[in-house]
Amino acid sequence: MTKVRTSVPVLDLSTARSSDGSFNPEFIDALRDATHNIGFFQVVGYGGSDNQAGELLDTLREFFARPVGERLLLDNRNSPQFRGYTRLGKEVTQGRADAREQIDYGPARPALENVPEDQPHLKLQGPNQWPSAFPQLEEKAMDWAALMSSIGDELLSAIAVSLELPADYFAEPFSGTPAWMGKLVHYVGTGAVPEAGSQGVGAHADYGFVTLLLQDEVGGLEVKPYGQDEWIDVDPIPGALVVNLGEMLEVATNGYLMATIHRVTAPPAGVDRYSVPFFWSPRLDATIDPVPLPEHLAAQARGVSDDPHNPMLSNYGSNMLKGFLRAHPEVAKKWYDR
Ligand SMILES: O=C(O)CCC(=O)C(=O)O
Ligand SMILES: [Fe+2]
Repeated sequence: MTKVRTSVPVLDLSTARSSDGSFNPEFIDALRDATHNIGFFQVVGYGGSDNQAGELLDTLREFFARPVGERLLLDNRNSPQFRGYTRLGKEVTQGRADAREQIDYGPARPALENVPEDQPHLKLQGPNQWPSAFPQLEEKAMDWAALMSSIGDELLSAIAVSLELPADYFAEPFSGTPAWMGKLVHYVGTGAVPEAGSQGVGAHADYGFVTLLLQDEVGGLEVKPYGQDEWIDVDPIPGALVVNLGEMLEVATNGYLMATIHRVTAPPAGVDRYSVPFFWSPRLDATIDPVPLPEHLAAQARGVSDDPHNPMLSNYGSNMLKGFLRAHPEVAKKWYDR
């Protein structure tokens, strides 16, 4: 049993590589400790333009302060891709409403015309819904997604190296049309969604590869590493990214890497919280094969929890669709007959 963790490590991405372009062993060791033992860490030194993170959060504050009627024009029930606006309290986690409203978005591509019945996840490709009255939202959110894609790619390369694999080991499933996903989230204070209680978002694991989350200064994100009963607070660091791993990486490494459970406690009454999770994800049709771990790491793999309520699927698109269907019952019923 490893020791109880009480905080999430902070890694400086600007120190990841040495001047010859290769990854620094110290960085790789710190990354391996974080990904294997906690499944969460924070990243600073990741680049981007001056105050890009701060400006994005300001844009969210401004957008969610505008009349709700503008947001309802973007209702995600009109989108087979689950894109657009989810009303307050309408997303469900662990069977309970979450105290948040949000915009979901992804790469803007034309919807596929003929989706085979046995591959409904291909319906997840399609357009976004953006407010025409507030165009800076699309602009800032898409710029952010471009930055996060490059950081996700860099982190996956480092993760591959930490598993003693070639840096480009995970590149193929991401080539062409990676199906990343972004969210622009507004949490409301406890009591604003009575049925949510103090649940900002209920305990869950993310279903993709790598999540890169920007949170504001309010706090409330908590994580529970494997084998530990104590929850850890992820203390806000201005501008830092909170990084965690998703189920695809846990499955592919037989539990050497962890898709760690996390949740958000709603802010105190009257306080708002804003966050921007970004899920760096492969093509919808990508199937992820077991990763050939070196023996000494394979010996530390913990296996994959076989939860009948949460079957883990090796096809990325199917796993993503599973998550969406569970979180958005009204969209599921309308477009997927579930
Ligand atoms: O808003 C946060 O801090 C975390 C959100 C989250 O875990 C998610 O949307 O998957
Ligand atoms: Fe999450």
